[in-house]
Amino acid sequence: MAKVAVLGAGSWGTALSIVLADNQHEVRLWTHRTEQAKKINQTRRNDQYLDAVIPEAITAYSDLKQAIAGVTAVVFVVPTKAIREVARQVDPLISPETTIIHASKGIEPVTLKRVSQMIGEELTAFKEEEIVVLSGPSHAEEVALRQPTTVTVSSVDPDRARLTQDLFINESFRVYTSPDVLGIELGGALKNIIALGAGISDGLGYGDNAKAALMTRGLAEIARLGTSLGANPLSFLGLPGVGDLIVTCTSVHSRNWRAGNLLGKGNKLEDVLEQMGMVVEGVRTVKAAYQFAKEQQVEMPITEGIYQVLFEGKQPKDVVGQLMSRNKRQEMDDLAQLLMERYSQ
Ligand SMILES: NC(=O)C1=CN([C@@H]2O[C@H](COP(=O)(O)OP(=O)(O)OC[C@H]3O[C@@H](n4cnc5c(N)ncnc54)[C@H](OP(=O)(O)O)[C@@H]3O)[C@@H](O)[C@H]2O)C=CC1
Ligand SMILES: O=C(CO)COP(=O)(O)O
Repeated sequence: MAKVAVLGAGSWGTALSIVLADNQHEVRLWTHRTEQAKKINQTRRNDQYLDAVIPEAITAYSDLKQAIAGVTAVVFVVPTKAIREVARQVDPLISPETTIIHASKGIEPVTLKRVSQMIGEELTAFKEEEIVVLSGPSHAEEVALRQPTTVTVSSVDPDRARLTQDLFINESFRVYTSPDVLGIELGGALKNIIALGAGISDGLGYGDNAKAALMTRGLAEIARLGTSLGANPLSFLGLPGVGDLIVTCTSVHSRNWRAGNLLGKGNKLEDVLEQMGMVVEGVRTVKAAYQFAKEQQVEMPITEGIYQVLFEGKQPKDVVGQLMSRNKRQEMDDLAQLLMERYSQ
């Protein structure tokens, strides 16, 4: 039994707190809103974010110092855009022995930093390599119902990865480990862009063929960028790669898919985001990926098309035309080729 602080009382922070409570840990769920902490403790519900009963082993806090005092592990689960702000508040309060985990999925525009890098920059006692990542196909709604779910925890330090695996693993929440932090974080962040595209495609009324094409060619783009940055191509065939791509592109729970769907039906981005009421990480990450693709000179036509729809006023149908009329080419020049090159020597 351990004491664990979960920072961010949205849908994913609440669901991960439930997993930890099911594993008999003492969970401190931190929110920046005092009213929300009171409501969770009094009603055992967090209805704004998740339809679930909150176990007694979870106590909500709005005082960060109290929430993280004496804990074994701190789990960051706020949206990517709030990571630095929360990490700065944590910095003077955290003991260097604490295991730092994050479960957020995104890349910061302009700096192009991954979440572990942002946390590593803000926490003076920790290097980015010491931050553990938790990622994989895991919608909060299903985790809260204890439906079978699999995720991967990643750290270059096998002890930290195993400690995190032990904290979370149970009979409905299976946790694997991986040493490829880069691949695990990039897979989780970049699939949100393709999920926006899958939603747009469905919103336009296109069928399963179009969605399968987006997912497959989207995975090729993700792997192309990821390997250019040094990730292991095999990671993109695992849970935080193709696994998360499948769940996010095909589930009605996905906020990225739902936002894309509304865009495909002709709604404006500002109206869609207002309507969602929860974070749609792909909108911010597409800016970062678009910039990354240019800097790395990596071809990412789907990402580019989604960027154009979101930020340059291009019509989704025109982007589809643009994608379908690209130069003729061989298919096997992406993930399969990268794998062949890596493993044929
Ligand atoms: N939902 C899911 O199924 C999954 C989500 N994720 C990832 O987890 C991360 C969090 O997502 P999720 O929980 O779904 O998001 P939600 O939109 O459900 O909740 C976000 C939470 O973060 C809080 N928050 C926002 N800004 C700050 C801040 N500056 N300081 C403190 N708290 C803040 C919000 O508070 P407030 O209520 O005041 O806005 C809210 O409690 C994302 O990166 C997402 O991609 C990963 C896997 C699954
Ligand atoms: O990452 C997720 C599931 O693994 C959640 O995706 P959404 O943010 O699109 O809901």
